[in-house]
Parts: sequence; structure tokens; C-alpha cells
Amino acid sequence: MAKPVQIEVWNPNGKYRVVSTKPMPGTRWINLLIQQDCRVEICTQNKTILSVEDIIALIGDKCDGVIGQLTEDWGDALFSALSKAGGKAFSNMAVGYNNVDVNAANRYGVAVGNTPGVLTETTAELAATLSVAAARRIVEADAFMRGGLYEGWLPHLFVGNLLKRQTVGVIGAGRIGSAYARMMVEGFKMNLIYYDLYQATRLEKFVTAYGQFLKANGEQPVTWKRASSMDEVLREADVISLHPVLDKTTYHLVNKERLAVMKKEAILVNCSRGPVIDEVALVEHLKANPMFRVGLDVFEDEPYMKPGLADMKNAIVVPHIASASKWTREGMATLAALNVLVYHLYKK
Ligand SMILES: NC(=O)c1ccc[n+]([C@@H]2O[C@H](COP(=O)([O-])OP(=O)(O)OC[C@H]3O[C@@H](n4cnc5c(N)ncnc54)[C@H](O)[C@@H]3O)[C@@H](O)[C@H]2O)c1
Ligand SMILES: O=C(O)[C@H](O)CO
Repeated sequence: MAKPVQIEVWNPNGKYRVVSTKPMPGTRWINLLIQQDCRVEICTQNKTILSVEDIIALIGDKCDGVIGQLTEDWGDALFSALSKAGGKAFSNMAVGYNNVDVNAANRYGVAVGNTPGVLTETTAELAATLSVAAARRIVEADAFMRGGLYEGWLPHLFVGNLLKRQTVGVIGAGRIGSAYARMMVEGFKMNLIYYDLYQATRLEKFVTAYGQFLKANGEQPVTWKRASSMDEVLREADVISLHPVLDKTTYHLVNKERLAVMKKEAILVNCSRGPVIDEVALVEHLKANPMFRVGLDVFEDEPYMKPGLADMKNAIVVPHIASASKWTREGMATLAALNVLVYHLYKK
């Protein structure tokens, strides 16, 4: 039997019981649930990742809906427990739902929601930040300065890459990949090459129009190309950002062989999911190619890094913060609450 979990209760007399496995930013999401007659229970346990047993204890005997987190394993055991408690809706507070077994949810009659769109620009901005930080060696230079090593300007000190007129490669040109591509094309006048299973028509139109605008102003136009294979992007791009969903087709999409295809001084950014890159192979590649740089927001065995990664000066690592702006996180919480409410509102 799991230990009882600590909770904070809002609107104790609400008719429906909705559980959030974590406190989430803002109060709009709580108010929306209260307005629809929900008793809101928020788990305040001081434990970053809740186990399946913890969440089963939270769900209890009666629960109408749950808002959960991407760190939780939403599979058969949890959907079975939620269904037994009368629950009909679950929302991940994330757009990615690789932690959710949607087939299991279907088997138990639980509707599943996620939080797309509201985090698109915020996540793309972090990918752009990592790209620039890697190109200009910002983290290394910051450590150098704080370490008291700066003795004066030197022609070779922290020389990095100029992005202007280089090629940006995007793998997975969906919402976030396209937003990132637009930032890099418009912000740095980079040419675009992308690979996706589907054509990114709006992105192509944007780059074409921006190229025409530059030309009309006497500047060299930017260009775009839809690659017929992922390897084409890896071979041609100077900066490559990964934005696909994580599923069986994208697991270890970037492996030892594909790293070898990339330019020796390329920059690789990952703000999608850690397992899209074979991280062991990446560490070896970083060791063998000191001019190759990476910017990582996500890791294969989160919260851990593969041995050796933390020692690599050509790697920038941040703790899965790509969607972490106040506006976005409040928006994600609001969307998650609406997802859980939709089922009950339909019933009324
Ligand atoms: N680091 C973070 O904090 C953070 C934040 C938001 C999203 N994400 C991740 O980013 C992912 C993308 O989010 P989105 O809103 O852009 O989703 P999206 O569905 O709009 O885009 C995903 C794209 O990947 C493409 N794709 C799927 N399989 C592919 C393959 N094998 N090869 C190439 N492309 C493939 C799809 O066609 C689609 O265009 C999410 O699933 C999530 O895992 C991470
Ligand atoms: O999938 C997501 O939404 C991110 O990983 C967290 O914002």
C-alpha cells in the first residue's frame, strides 16, 4: 500500500473531483475548474517524479479527471485505476505524449488531451537560443570570465561561427520546427533545409516571401529546400535542430552513423525528446570532434546524463526548460484544465 500523498484542496464541496499531480503556474486553471463545480486536489508532495503507486493513491476511489506530467508513466495501471474511480478524462501538461499509452486509455474509455500550440514559440525560442549560444560559445566564454581567466582581447579568443548565410536544418517541421526555422531564417538570414514526413507548405511560403522581400531590398535572398532524406539535411546543414515527436520511428534517429554524416563543425540542437539522439554515440562524437557543438534541453535518461556528457565543453546542457516562460506554462495549465473539463461540459 502506497503512503498517503500530501494534497492541497480547492473548492472542497465541488461535485466533480479533479486531481493535478503537480502544482502548476497561475490560478486561471484552478478557477476554470472551480467554475465548473470541481473540487480540485493538487499533489504537493515534495517528490519530483511521482511513481505509479503514488498516483494510484492520489486517484483514490472517486476521481473524475486527472492532469498529469510528462515524467509520469500513464499506462495500463493508471488508466485502469482512473477508470475504476469513474474517471473519464486525462490531460498531460505537455504537447509531447510519449509517456502516455493512448491505446490503454482507449481500452479504459478515458479521453486523453495534451497542450499543443501555446508552447510553440517559447520552445522554438529556446532552440534558437541554444543554436546561437553554441555558435558563439557563450557558456564556455561565461565560465572563462567567471574563472578569472580573461587577460584582455585576443584575435583568437572564443572564435565561433557566423550564422548569416549558413544553412539551418530542421528535422520535424511541425509547429515548433517551423517556428524555429522562421526565427533562424528571418533573424539570421539563414537558408533552410528541412525533413519531415509531410510538406511544410506555410513554412515554404514564408521563406519564399522573405527571400523576395530581401531581393527587392537589394539583398541576397534566402532559400529553402525540402530534403528527400534526413541524411541530406545532416550532410548540408551547419545548424540542425530536432523537433519530431518521439515514437518508434524517431528513437535514436541521430545515431553514430548519422553523426558521422554531419559536418565536423556543425551544431546540433535537441529540444524534442532525449531518446531521439543516441546519447552514448553523441558523447563519443563530441570527444572525437571538438569543433562539433550541441545544445541539449532533453536527455535520453532524464533526469540523468550519459557518462562523460557533463565534461564536454562543446555541449550546452539545460534541464528541459524549453517551454518555461510564465505565459506559456500558465497557458499549458489552462489548456490541461480545459481538456479535463471538456468531457464533463459535454455531459451537461
Ligand atoms: N523540450 C521541451 O520542453 C519541449 C517543448 C515542447 C515540445 N517538445 C517536443 O517537441 C515535439 C514536437 O512538438 P510540435 O508541437 O512541434 O509537434 P508537431 O506534431 O506539430 O510536429 C512534429 C513533427 O514531427 C514530424 N515527424 C514525425 N515523425 C517524423 C520522422 N520520423 N521524421 C521526421 N519528422 C517526423 C511530424 O510530421 C510533425 O510535423 C513534441 O512531441 C515534444 O516531444 C519538447
Ligand atoms: O512536450 C512538452 O510539452 C515539453 O516537453 C514540456 O513543455
